[in-house]
Order: sequence, then C-alpha cells, then structure tokens
Amino acid sequence: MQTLVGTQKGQIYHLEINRPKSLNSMSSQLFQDFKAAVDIINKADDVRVVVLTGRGNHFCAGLDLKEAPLMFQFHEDMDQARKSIRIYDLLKDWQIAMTSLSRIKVPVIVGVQGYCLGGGVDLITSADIRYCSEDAKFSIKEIDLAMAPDIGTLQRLGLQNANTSLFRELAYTGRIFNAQEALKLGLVSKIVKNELLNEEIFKLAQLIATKSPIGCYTIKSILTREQNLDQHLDVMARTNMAMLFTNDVPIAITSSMTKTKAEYPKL
Ligand SMILES: CC/C=C\C=C\CC(=O)SCCNC(=O)CCNC(=O)[C@H](O)C(C)(C)COP(=O)(O)OP(=O)(O)OC[C@H]1O[C@@H](n2cnc3c(N)ncnc32)[C@H](O)[C@@H]1OP(=O)(O)O
Repeated sequence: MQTLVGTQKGQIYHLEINRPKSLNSMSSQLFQDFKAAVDIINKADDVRVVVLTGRGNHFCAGLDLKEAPLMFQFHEDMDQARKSIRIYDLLKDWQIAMTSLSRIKVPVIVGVQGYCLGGGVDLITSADIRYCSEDAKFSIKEIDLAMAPDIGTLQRLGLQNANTSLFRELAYTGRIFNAQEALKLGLVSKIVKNELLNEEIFKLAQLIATKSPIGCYTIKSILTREQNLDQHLDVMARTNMAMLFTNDVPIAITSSMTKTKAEYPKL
C-alpha cells in the first residue's frame, strides 16, 4: 500500500499521508515517498500549490514506534563509531526529506486534524501555511522518546521562538497543546471547524493558484532562504548520532508503547 498518495486536481497537487491504521505514523518508507513526490511536483510546471493532509481522524502520530527499534539493530561486530555513522546517515536522509518539502517551488498548505505529534510537528514546520481543525492536538513529543527533535522542529520553529517560555515548556515537557496554543505559537495561522478543514485549505489553495506563479515563486524563494538552516540541521544530526545511543531511548519507547511511566537513570 502506498504510504503517500499524490493526486493532481487541476493546478493543485494533493499529497495525502496514507497510513491511517497507525495514525499516519512516519515509517522510513514514508520519508522516501516524500522525496519521490517532491521530485514529481518540482518537475510539473502546471502545479501552482501543494496541499498536504493525513487520511483518517489524525494527521500524524510521529515516528513509527513499531519500526523505530530496527534503527538500532546493528551487526554484533559493529563498533560505536560505525553505528553512529549509520544513524547520522539516516538522520541526514530524513532531514533531507523534510527540507525537500520546504523547498518545493510552489506554496505548500497543510491541514492538521486530530493528533500531530513529534515528527508530525517537524513535518508541518516544512510547509508554508498551516491550518488546523478545532480538535487538533499537538505535541513536541520527542522528549517522551528521550531525545531532542532532530528533523526540523527546533530549527524551523524553535530558533525563532528560542527564548519564549511557551516553546521551551512544550519542548521540555512534551505536553499536548491545543489549536489555540498552536495559533499563539505561530504554528498554525487559522483554526477551522473540523468538518470544514478540507474545504478551507482547498479554498485557500484555489485562491493562491489564481496568483502569479512567478510572484509566488519569488516570495517563497526569498522566505525560504532559511539562513544557516543546513548547518543547524547538521549540528543536530551530529549531536544525535551520539545521543540516540543512550539507554534512555529504549526505556522511553517501551514506556510509550506500553503506556507506563518511564524511570531514567541519573545524569
Ligand atoms: C529518529 C529521529 C526522527 C524522528 C523522530 C521523531 C520522534 C517522534 O515522532 S516522537 C512521537 C512518537 N509518537 C508517539 O509517541 C505517539 C504514540 N502513540 C500514542 O501515544 C497513541 O497512539 C495516541 C496517538 C495518543 C492515540 O491513542 P489511541 O487513540 O488510544 O490510539 P491507539 O490505539 O494507541 O493507536 C491506534 C493504532 O495506531 C498505532 N500507533 C499509534 N501511534 C503510533 C506510532 N507512533 N507508531 C506506530 N504505530 C502507532 C497503535 O499501535 C494502534 O495500532 P494497533 O495495531 O491497534 O496496535
């Protein structure tokens, strides 16, 4: 089954995450499918706007936690440096998938309903415009996996909000926050009634599609210069190539999947 479905409707290209049984969690295949979709979109000269949604009741429950332990399965003879290089390569690959989304030539609009957790927040920060429904629930949830967000949230949302109490509180606690707080944070620009979300984002897409493609291209290329972003993301990947080898990660994943409290060793 395709993890990401792409359909062109006139000048609008609709990307839909298609893993509703696992609440659209992010498998390694999904990252590859994002990169492939971006290639198709960037080659199509008749696409004016991209709309990204998630099938089912939830936009995205973050990293696929059933697949995640496979990331850490290495040949028994492999030393720590070699394992770290494998993890660095994987993180860079996933960062590139997110960055490729932010560098789609035309504006990208996301509609978020239900849960948008962890990697889901990294994902939406790569879009130009984000609307959500009243029932949306967000979390910068990586801390509950004993890790720092490493594929975009800290760089695309955190650096601009680095000294705000709200962003730091959300990053340190992983607390679920609602649509109103997401609006306050600038994570979304509009909250709409659940049943109107799709209608509203496609209406916005139709409006933008009537504007000059050159004008839109120029605005996007200036706004998406993302100064020093690549360096920031690289520092993050280089940090987590070591930090992901903590014992805290397996403790956290088990606690998350079994819905029990994690007990961590002292620093
Ligand atoms: C390495 C660096 C790159 C990226 C790192 C990203 C980090 C993150 O993304 S951190 C966030 C990780 N995600 C989570 O911690 C969420 C885990 N899920 C939940 O807590 C709950 O499912 C819920 C979202 C609160 C919803 O709860 P509920 O309504 O009770 O539904 P469930 O029965 O729990 O779930 C239904 C179904 O979906 C499967 N599922 C949910 N989330 C995930 C997931 N993240 N990965 C894989 N599968 C998931 C869940 O297991 C259920 O499937 P079953 O087949 O019925 O087991």
